Amino acid sequence: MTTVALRDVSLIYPGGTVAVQDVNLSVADGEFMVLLGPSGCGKSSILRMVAGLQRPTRGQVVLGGAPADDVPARSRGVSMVFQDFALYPHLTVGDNIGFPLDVGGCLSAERTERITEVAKAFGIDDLLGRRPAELSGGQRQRAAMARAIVREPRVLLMDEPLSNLDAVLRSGLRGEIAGLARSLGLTVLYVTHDQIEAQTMADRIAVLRNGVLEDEGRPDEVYRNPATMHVAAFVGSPRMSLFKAYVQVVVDSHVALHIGGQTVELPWPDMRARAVAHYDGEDIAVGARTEALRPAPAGSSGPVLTGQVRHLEHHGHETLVSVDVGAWGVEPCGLHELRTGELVLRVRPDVRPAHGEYVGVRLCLEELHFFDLENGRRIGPRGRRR
Ligand SMILES: Nc1ncnc2c1ncn2[C@@H]1O[C@H](COP(=O)(O)OP(=O)(O)OP(=O)(O)O)[C@@H](O)[C@H]1O
Repeated sequence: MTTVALRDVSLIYPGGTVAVQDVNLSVADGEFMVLLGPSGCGKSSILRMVAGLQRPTRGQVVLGGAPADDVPARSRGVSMVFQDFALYPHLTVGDNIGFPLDVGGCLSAERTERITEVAKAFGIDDLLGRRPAELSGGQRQRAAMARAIVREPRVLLMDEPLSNLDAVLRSGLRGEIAGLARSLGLTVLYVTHDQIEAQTMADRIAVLRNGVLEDEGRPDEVYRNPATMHVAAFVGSPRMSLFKAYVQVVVDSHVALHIGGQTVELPWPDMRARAVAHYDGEDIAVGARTEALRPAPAGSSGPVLTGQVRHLEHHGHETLVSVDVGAWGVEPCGLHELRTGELVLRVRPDVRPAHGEYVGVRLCLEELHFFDLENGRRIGPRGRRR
């Protein structure tokens, strides 16, 4: 096992597409790092550079503390698992798993022992005589992973390995892969656009957008304290509600946030009020996750917004209620499917507000997020690393 680092790495493809831009990233020995971001943000390009399949245009990939520029792909000790499994259809599962050992000239007894050992770890030791066409999707992916680790790679790279599987299988395999990687002490770089995979599997997440590393940290840190509004909108389900607020400083008293036709006051002693005050007379983006919102009688005093119920989503154990508070929604570019301008309130399943009904939503001020509308960056103290 080893460490992986990217130092000021950029990749510009012939034709001029900037796929990766000045990325600095370190993966510790035995760490499970997830690269998360929307399609086309440069995740696979990073994996290809670490694997040695692509040279960075600028910067350096460092493996185990040594620059890897001149180390060919086959000598890097890096294995890769793809979303389409990439098993050889004419070989049995056993021969597929053993293939990297054959290439490495492994002795026959050792080969058999090693194949059985990894197949057992993945629970497919009874399938070694079958061909890939005779396996389910989950079994194929297990076989592909067994093949990837049979030669005990220093680094395991996984490129959306679960995206071709159905939801039930995906959620089962998430825990299995992460657990196995940890028990084997593997250093892993795992690519996905699925934030639930990232949240549930990663030791640390690196969030990319347009080739730029926007945020990096433990899953709970990135969730609670996102560096930009793009990260805020991308991480978390249901998505953070983002809406515009006009800032007005009332000296020595509070900072007023005018949201649609309503006003919420940030008391002056609040450190974040001071940071938001720099935007006096301008619009900012306010972000609220469901946990920052509570139902309240419409028109209650305090930080309460009143709005109309637009949509109900029943999840069995809870209901998500979208409430239109008359504010402009903010849509971070690249997230076109984002629903905007509505707060998402979590209520008990037996609470059933009617469509069009006016309801009150109490805001927990400490849990609101504030972002600069121009550069998307968080406003106020971050309260964590960097
Ligand atoms: N061989 C190539 N030649 C030119 N441009 C490329 C090439 N491969 C990728 N790109 C471009 O580089 C950018 C990053 O692509 P990359 O595949 O790394 O993104 P990704 O985040 O892995 O996307 P996805 O999740 O869709 O696989 C995209 O704009 C893509 O179109």
